[in-house]
Amino acid sequence: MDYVVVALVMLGVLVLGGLGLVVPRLRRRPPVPPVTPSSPPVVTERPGQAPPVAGAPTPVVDAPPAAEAPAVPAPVVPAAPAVEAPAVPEAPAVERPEPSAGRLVRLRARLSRSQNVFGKGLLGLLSRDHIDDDTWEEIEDSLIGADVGIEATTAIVERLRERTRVLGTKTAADVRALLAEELVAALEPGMDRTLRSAPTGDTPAVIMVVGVNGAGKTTTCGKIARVLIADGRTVLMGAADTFRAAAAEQLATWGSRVGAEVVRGPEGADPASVAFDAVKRGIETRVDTVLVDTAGRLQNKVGLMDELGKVKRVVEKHGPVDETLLVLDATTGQNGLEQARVFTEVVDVTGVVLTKLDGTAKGGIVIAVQRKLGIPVKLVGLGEGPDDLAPFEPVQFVDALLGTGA
Ligand SMILES: Nc1nc2c(ncn2[C@@H]2O[C@H](COP(=O)(O)OP(=O)(O)OP(=O)(O)O)[C@@H](O)[C@H]2O)c(=O)[nH]1
Repeated sequence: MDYVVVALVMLGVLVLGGLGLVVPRLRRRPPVPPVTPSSPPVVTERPGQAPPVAGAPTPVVDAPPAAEAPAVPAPVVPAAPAVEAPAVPEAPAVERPEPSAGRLVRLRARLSRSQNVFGKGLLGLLSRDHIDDDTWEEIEDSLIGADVGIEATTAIVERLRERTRVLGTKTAADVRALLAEELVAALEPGMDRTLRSAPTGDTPAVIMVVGVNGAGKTTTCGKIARVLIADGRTVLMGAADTFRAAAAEQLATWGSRVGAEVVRGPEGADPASVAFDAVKRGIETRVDTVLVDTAGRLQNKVGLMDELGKVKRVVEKHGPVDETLLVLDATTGQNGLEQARVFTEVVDVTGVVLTKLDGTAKGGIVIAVQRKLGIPVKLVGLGEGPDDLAPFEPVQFVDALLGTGA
């Protein structure tokens, strides 16, 4: 029993002695610095992340990973000197494209090369005092040389011969009027050239742009967006040319200049899926018109032509495509007609955009295209500038070709 008492006393002494040692230590611990709400955040760097640059805009602060409380209290980071936020560059102002009305008249001088054939050449020949068979042949050659096409040329010359005979004596003004009438008639002024760009209810109109490589599709898409915006429509563009990386970039630039959204996919993405997403987005954002740019393709590449048909079918899951525009390079002349024919078989082309008319003396291709395809030319490209695209209008076009009139 005595032993038990002695053991208990010793245990008590030991416990009290231990406490005496621990308590002073606890008291010696430095106080934890208070965390004030104004403390700057701790910026953690990700591996490979560049350290913040002094004076650079405030970096995005990564949330520190949820870790165990550090054994050592976090060091107090000295408050960063107040750095003036650098001036944010102003967003580029959205341009106001010029209205489409009157563009053909404004751009008439761009047809100068064709004007040499039609205006100076043909009018000169027809104004001769006496038009013999040789002169008629020269007239025919000029028209064929200007890509009017043999059929149309024969028809135009026959009518001109007939009418000049009936007219007898003729002034330069009479000759000009006759030629103008025949050219306008050959351009089939009764064709419907309106661009179907108006939404149906809440569904935007869908315009697909197709054609061979380098014809000017992407440029034309951008220019059409400007025409539509100038005329009061809202527009979204789909960059379904996923072959050429620069095409999506190009379209994005066109879009940003006029505040039009551009839907694009990764390089090499399925063009049909990008086109589908673009129309879906257009429906969600309730724009008036969705323009779909497609990759250039050669008409003799069966796989690529099939793909174009697929793009159209997939887009049509949202509703019908309102307009399929074939972009043709006017400088390719009669070759372009064969390309055009194949495209019409695959995608039911509803209108033609004839680009680069400023770079050719063969403005007569407009007549040949319409006659051969039975499809109206709706727009013409007359330069590389953003507003160098004009709605096609036969009377104004002929006036411009002949280099006279308004
Ligand atoms: N002079 C002139 N150049 C034009 C006209 N339209 C387009 N271009 C030029 O033609 C070139 C080709 O245009 P793009 O729009 O890139 O052609 P694309 O059909 O999209 O080309 P791919 O995607 O390779 O098939 C560019 O340099 C354009 O500026 C026009 O009406 N006149």
